[in-house]
Formats: sequence, structure tokens, C-alpha cells
Amino acid sequence: MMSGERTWSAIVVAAGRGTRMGTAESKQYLPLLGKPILIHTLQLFERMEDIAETILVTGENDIERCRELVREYGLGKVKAVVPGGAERQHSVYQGLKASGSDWVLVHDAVRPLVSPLAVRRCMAAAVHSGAAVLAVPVKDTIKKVGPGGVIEDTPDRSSLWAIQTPQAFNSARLMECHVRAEADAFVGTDDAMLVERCGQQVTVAEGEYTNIKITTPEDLPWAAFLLEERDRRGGNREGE
Ligand SMILES: Nc1ccn([C@@H]2O[C@H](COP(=O)(O)OP(=O)(O)OP(=O)(O)O)[C@@H](O)[C@H]2O)c(=O)n1
Ligand SMILES: C[C@](O)(CO)[C@H](O)COP(=O)(O)O
Repeated sequence: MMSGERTWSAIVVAAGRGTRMGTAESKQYLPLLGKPILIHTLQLFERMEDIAETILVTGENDIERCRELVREYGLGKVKAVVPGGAERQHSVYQGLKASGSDWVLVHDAVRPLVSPLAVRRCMAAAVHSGAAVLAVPVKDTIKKVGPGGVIEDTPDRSSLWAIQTPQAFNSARLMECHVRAEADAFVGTDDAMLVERCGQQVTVAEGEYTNIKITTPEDLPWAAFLLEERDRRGGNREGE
């Protein structure tokens, strides 16, 4: 356990359909170096001493197969497998209701490459500020593009960060912001947005460019390459 008596739950959201991947099978179940993407992600939290339990959020029709996978891979930290909702935010909300710790990490099942070191940086930043997300400075110039492909604006890159998961929060605070978002019918693409609109501070912790979200077909061979590279360098152990 980290930092005194704090307890941490990891909520792994895996209830999406992966439409941009374009496969019949939802992308979180696609094989990556011999096991489903989702299993790589769950095994990361399984190895981290600081994480007391994992809540797996999945599609209603995938609950049984997930329980089967949890048994097959001996994932003892998975305390509950619960059905998600229509949007990612709704899935997180279901996971939050099932979690039993003071602090939570919300993580995309399809980001199997994050390192334990980066996860801990995010946890430490959240303990300091109440809420933190992993992020990396953007490398490209970003443009706002309007109708007809016409560029409307070029925001100053020095203040732009690409936001990743995990995102770490005090559980009660995150719950409050989810309840408020639901009451306002607000839907955001990450949890930090909900906390920001509650007027609370969210800080960034240094992420990794290799912590990709497997989204479209070209991400799969790239993820396999990155994992193999990490294994080759012996960097797949708990502390790295
Ligand atoms: N209703 C949803 C939608 C998404 N997710 C999860 O949120 C993570 C990030 O979402 P994304 O990459 O957008 O996944 P999908 O929604 O599955 O992809 P797409 O938008 O291409 O359909 C994924 O692990 C996905 O399973 C979820 O739990 N519940
Ligand atoms: C939470 C997230 O992964 C941060 O980059 C992202 O916002 C998820 O967005 P998506 O619309 O579900 O791809």
C-alpha cells in the first residue's frame, strides 16, 4: 500500500465496441502477443502492490467470458466484473459504484503499455492535488479546422498536452462530479473533464509516449513492437 493507510482501486473500463478498429470482435479481446489486450492491462495492476483491487467494467454480454478470463489468468485482484454503459463515462460510473477504496485509478483497458512507474507518478500527483492524469506534451502543431477544411486557429503548442490514462482521484470527489454530470446530462470524454467542471483542480503527471490507446488497426502492430521491445530490455517487471 502506498502513502500510509490510503487504499486504491483500479477501474478498468472495457465496455466499448471498438468501432474505429473495425473488427467483429471488440478490440479489447483481440490478441496481442498471445493474450487478449485486456489481460495485459489487468496483469499490470495485478503486479502492483499499491493496488488493492480491480473493478472490471465490460459489456453486458461479455460478463461471463470476462469472469472466465479472470479465472483462466488467475487475476486474484479482480473483485467485481460489472456491466458498463452507453458511453465511456457511464461505464466509469458503474465501476466507481462497485469500488471500495478511498482512491481510484481509472484506466482504459486498451492502454496495455503504461508502466508501473508512470502509474505511480499519477497516484503521487493525485495524493498531492486531489486529482491527476498522465499526459505528454503534444509534438505536432495543432490546428482548429472549420468547414471545408479551412484552418481557423493555431493554439499555442506550449500549453497543449495529450491526455492519457490512468487518471487518479479521491473516490468521493470523483463520485460527486459524476453525479453532477449525470444530473446535468453532461458527457465528457475523460473523467478529468467532470472534475474540472466541478471547479476542482486536476494536475498532469508525466506520461509516456509509448502509452498508446489501441484505437485503429495500425495501433496493433505498433503495440506489439513496443511490448516486445520492453520485454527485450527486461522492462516488464513490477517496478518499471
Ligand atoms: N461505453 C463505453 C465506451 C468505451 N469504454 C472503454 O473506454 C476505453 C477507451 O475508449 P475507446 O478507445 O474510444 O474505445 P471504444 O469506445 O471501444 O472505441 P470506438 O470509439 O472506436 O468505438 C476502452 O477501453 C473502452 O472499452 C467503455 O468502457 N464503455
Ligand atoms: C480517456 C482518454 O483515453 C484520454 O485520452 C480518451 O479521452 C478516451 O477517448 P475516447 O473517445 O473514448 O477514445
